[in-house]
Amino acid sequence: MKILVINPGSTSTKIAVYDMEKELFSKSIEHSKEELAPFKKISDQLEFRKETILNALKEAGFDLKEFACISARGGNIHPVPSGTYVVNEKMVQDMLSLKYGAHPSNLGAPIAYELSKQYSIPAFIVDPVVVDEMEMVNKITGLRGILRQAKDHPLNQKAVSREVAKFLGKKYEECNFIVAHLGGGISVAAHKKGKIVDVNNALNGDGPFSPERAGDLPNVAVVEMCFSGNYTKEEILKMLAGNGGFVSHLGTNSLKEVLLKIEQGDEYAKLVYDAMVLQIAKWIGIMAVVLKGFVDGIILTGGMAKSEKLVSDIKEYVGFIAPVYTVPGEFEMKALMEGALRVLKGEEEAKTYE
Ligand SMILES: Nc1ncnc2c1ncn2[C@@H]1O[C@H](COP(=O)(O)OP(=O)(O)O)[C@@H](O)[C@H]1O
Ligand SMILES: CCCC(=O)OP(=O)(O)O
Repeated sequence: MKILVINPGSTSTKIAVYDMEKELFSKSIEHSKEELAPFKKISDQLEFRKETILNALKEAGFDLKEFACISARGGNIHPVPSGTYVVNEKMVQDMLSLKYGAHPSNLGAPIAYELSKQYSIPAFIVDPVVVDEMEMVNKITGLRGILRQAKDHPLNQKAVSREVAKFLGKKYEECNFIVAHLGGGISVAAHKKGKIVDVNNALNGDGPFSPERAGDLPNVAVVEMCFSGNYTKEEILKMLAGNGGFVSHLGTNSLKEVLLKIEQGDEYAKLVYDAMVLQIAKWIGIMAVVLKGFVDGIILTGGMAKSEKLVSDIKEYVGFIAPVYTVPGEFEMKALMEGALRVLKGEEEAKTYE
């Protein structure tokens, strides 16, 4: 039983094929800032991402008729509990409308839906970016009517937590972890006994700046910028997510390129990199407080955790809190396969998005 897994991220499109649990194929195609620049809105990337996936499958010799189902990374819909969801029309409309937020993961379900109709196979999403397990006390801000919101990498956050729990000989539900997912976006979360009780909004809220997100900003300065008359709302939103972080300072979304600049003696690149490291570490500190210091481990994961330098620089700040475990890259593809397989095997009932 073959499962096609697709995962459009901010700096890459990842594709994998499984035969039950066995991985037959996987490919990650990185997208440069220049390649994505012509697309004004995330939804404009639909055909480009779909073609990227279809070409990769064709090159690898797969025929879409072979697949029993498609499992896609789920993007911005309204907040939902953790689980596997059947892709339906309402979900696709909400993702493409961008009304709950704009991120390439919004394209996973629409692409899967098109292919599922064409080939008469089911399509699922698993633990979309809006999974909400946050405790209310962590959502309250200093302004009535504005709540903090979970928008992060729950799929990988939970998958790597399960792996580290297994390594420690425990169940995920018995552990307290701080997980920092270091990708195109960065999420830092407190996992308390199997629930993400606090996490930054990695897309357009708070948190460290990332390769392409602005993260925490002084709010009056942002208000001044909004009312300066120099920018449209779309331009400002793009500055916060897409053209923020490394892209704003250094014109690239690639940590690899930033590290190269530093090696070549670029002092400004070093300053920006050092600032990102410190912001990640500060957020790990915040989550240690949320867990009242009861932390079984700090887990560093995501594409940027492949950099030994980044991992060791973060460790220098946070090593005193708890043991640091590194899970470079992500388990998102495996988690997407597992979520779909649980449903196909009848071990779990797929939820319906209303
Ligand atoms: N081996 C590596 N060393 C340093 N940085 C890396 C490495 N591999 C990927 N990265 C960086 O990780 C970031 C992308 O992470 P990833 O988790 O793949 O992103 P996303 O899924 O959000 O598109 C990019 O900035 C990329 O340069
Ligand atoms: C929508 C938040 C998740 C996120 O930031 O994912 P990427 O790192 O893939 O951009």
